Amino acid sequence: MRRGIATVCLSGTLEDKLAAAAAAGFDGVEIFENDLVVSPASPAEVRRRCADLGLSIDLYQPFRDFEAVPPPVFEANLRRAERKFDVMEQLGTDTMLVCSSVSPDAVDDDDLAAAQLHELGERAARRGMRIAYEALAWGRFVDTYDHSWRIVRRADHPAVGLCLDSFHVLSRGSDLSLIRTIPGAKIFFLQLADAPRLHMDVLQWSRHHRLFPGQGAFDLTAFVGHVLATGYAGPLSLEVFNDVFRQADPHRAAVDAMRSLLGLAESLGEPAIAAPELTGHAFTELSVDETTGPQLAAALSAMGFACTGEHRSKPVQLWTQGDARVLLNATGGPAEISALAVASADPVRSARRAESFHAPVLPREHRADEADLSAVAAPDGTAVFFCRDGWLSDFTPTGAVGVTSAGAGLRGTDHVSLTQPFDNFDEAALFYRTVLGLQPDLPTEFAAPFGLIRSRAVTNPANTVRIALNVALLRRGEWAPGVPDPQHIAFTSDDVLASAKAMRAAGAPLLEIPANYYDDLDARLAPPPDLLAALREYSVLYDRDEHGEFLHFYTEVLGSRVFLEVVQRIGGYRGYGAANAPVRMAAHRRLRLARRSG
Ligand SMILES: O=C(O)c1ccc(O)c(O)c1
Ligand SMILES: [Mg+2]
Repeated sequence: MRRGIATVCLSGTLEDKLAAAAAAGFDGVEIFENDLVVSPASPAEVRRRCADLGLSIDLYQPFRDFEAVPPPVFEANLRRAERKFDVMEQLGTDTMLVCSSVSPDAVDDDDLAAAQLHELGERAARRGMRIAYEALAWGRFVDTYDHSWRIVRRADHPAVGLCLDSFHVLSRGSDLSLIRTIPGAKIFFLQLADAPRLHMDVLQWSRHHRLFPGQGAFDLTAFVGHVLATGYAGPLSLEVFNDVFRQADPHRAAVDAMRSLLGLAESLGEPAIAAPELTGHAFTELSVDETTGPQLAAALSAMGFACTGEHRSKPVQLWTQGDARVLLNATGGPAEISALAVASADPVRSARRAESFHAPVLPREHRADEADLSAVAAPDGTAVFFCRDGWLSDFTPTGAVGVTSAGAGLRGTDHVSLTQPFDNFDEAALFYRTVLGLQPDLPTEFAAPFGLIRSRAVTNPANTVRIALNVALLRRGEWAPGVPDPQHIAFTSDDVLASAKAMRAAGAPLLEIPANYYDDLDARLAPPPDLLAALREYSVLYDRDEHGEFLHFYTEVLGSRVFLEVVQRIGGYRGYGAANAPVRMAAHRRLRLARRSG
């Protein structure tokens, strides 16, 4: 399958966009008229540039408001089309996208639309070109793919066919089965975009919120499956209008785009290096310095962890409690999550898969006698390690007993939560989905004290690997960051109240939750009175969903951005306590201000 991308997906000049598309391995591009019009390069130069980069120009677009108009407008439209054919000739491209009219000049007359498209097809054919007619979901009279297909059939011209765009089809909830009745040769072009499920004006939805396949809620696999079943053999071409991608580094966005098509191809049954099973969080590494190192060590200690190992060649300590493992890496940093490690059934294959999905492979630094851990960089820079048990032998035991210690009842790692850079949120979800083979949940949003936060978790089928991704919905200004880009590790306990009690007694820096929260909790969820009293006493938060209950508590922020959480899932509770996150954020903020003025 050839892979294409519309220049509108990427930021920058036409030159930037073409270079980025080529570097990411695309075969072809759709040239957007706006990108050409603002370019100093002539169409012939653009053609040469594309040829040099190994890119074909698969489509020129958009040609608007053509069909079903009165004769004088029709004449003007034909003239306008001829001038665009001139441009296409120089570009060396043969397919022009005509999108269904939104013009006040247009009339509701399929016969007229078909007759005028027939004439346009005649003009195109004379120049060795063809017309791909696309129903915009907000077209004035033609707004569904089946309607556009009726008109193309009626136009009955070999140079007039369809452009199917997944956004327009799926946003309208059209019946997909009809696609299979269209001869593949009459589908001249296929455009792909995903999108989140939003209940809003479809034009706004399309122009601002499209996503690359696998990032949103549409079933692109089913859609493309229908199209390929027709015998369509043209490119799979991304056409994504997205406010964030339009401002992002085009090279990065193009890689994200390519990753989306690789994931789609795999879901359609193309061979790929299958994702090995992930069995859990092996460890999470915090980079610390001489101030934050002792602070973290003290907190972990009071939380029942023991320093059970020292790395043989690096200034890295292993802290354990049950299967909860934290590395403190003293090579720098104000305390932040520098790496997360997942246990893989086949770490070598995990790394090969990651590389095949264009994940940046990190250089390996290890001595001959140390475990060879493969790692890739996630979009936010966090290193993701794939490992099995071998890595533990890189640590010299300290003699302290962490694995069997009573500690404070922690058993393992429930999730790692990472705040994403504004530009990389959707990229990150797709990264974890494709590179690690995790399944993204639906995004959720909550109102935090300093703005809305969007949150999305990615998990493995057994729910033993959970990574929560968060982002502020707008760029943060000077005022907003209560805790700048907070990150946390959540550990599991079978008895959160007992853990909280033990940790408090040991002097762990736990976060105090205000009384108002418990009054509101009583009103909302009415936990049994003795439970409510215990939650209140130990500043433990509570949530419930249709599957079960969730009890959890937090530490203060340690260093500038990291804190720790302890959670207990009762029954099949699926969430992360999003309803309680604003309470935690406000409490962290209060402490920060108190410390500053104190
Ligand atoms: O938003 C638009 O106008 C527009 C233009 C061309 C397309 O192919 C499309 O899907 C949308
Ligand atoms: Mg389109």
